[in-house]
Amino acid sequence: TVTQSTRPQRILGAVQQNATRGDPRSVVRAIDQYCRSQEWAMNVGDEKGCILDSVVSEVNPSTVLELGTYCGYSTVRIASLLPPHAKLITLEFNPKFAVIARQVIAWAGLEDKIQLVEGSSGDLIPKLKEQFGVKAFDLVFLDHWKDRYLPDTKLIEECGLLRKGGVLLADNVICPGAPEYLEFVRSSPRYESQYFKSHLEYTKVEDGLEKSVFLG
Ligand SMILES: Nc1ncnc2c1ncn2[C@@H]1O[C@H](Cn2cc(CNC(=O)c3cc([N+](=O)[O-])cc(O)c3O)nn2)[C@@H](O)[C@H]1O
Ligand SMILES: [Mg+2]
Repeated sequence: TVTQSTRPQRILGAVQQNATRGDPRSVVRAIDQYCRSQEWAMNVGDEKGCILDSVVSEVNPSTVLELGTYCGYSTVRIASLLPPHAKLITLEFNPKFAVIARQVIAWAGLEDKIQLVEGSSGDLIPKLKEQFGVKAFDLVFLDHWKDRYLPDTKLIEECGLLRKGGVLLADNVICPGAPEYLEFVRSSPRYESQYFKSHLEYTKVEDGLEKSVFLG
């Protein structure tokens, strides 16, 4: 029997073949080159990735939460920009993706900065304080199921996990879209929101990131 590889496995293969161990930016470059030339995958990608980089650099976060790890592309991209003692917690629902993401993170040499937790965001967010000693997040990157953006944002608020001045950065607010989330952060007096127009990863389709500063 010929075992069929999965797309995440092929992405990991591209990293192991083309990226330098311990060089996070070469891991990011290898995934982008593979997904642009061989097969599309739902990484935030190089174009939106530059916007992500600029927001991460501006916030200069000590603690980051990512919702939806997938293959670890944005996990590695964000962690490569963090100051020495900063930590990134990333939540991944699908164990098959988690296995791949752990190997991508290891190849980048970022295991010390990143904690990948398996499970659904709805279950895990209420446990982050007690289980991982998190006080509050400086930055949250939302890139998981689009209909979970709003409920998980409310959960993060209820659990007191977002500090005053903390930033929510949401992928795909146009494509596939997160209309309820967008309406909420743009109309709520507790957020100052800004839209960064871009394109869906590796395509010419419009998409963008929404940056929302929590005013407390
Ligand atoms: N509540 C959740 N808790 C933890 N992990 C989750 C949850 N929802 C999805 N995930 C995980 O995110 C990973 C990636 N993922 C992201 C999405 C939602 N994102 C998209 O569907 C998407 C879709 C497109 N697209 O269709 O063009 C483009 C993008 O950039 C996207 O992020 N679904 N799975 C998957 O491994 C999944 O298990
Ligand atoms: Mg996305």
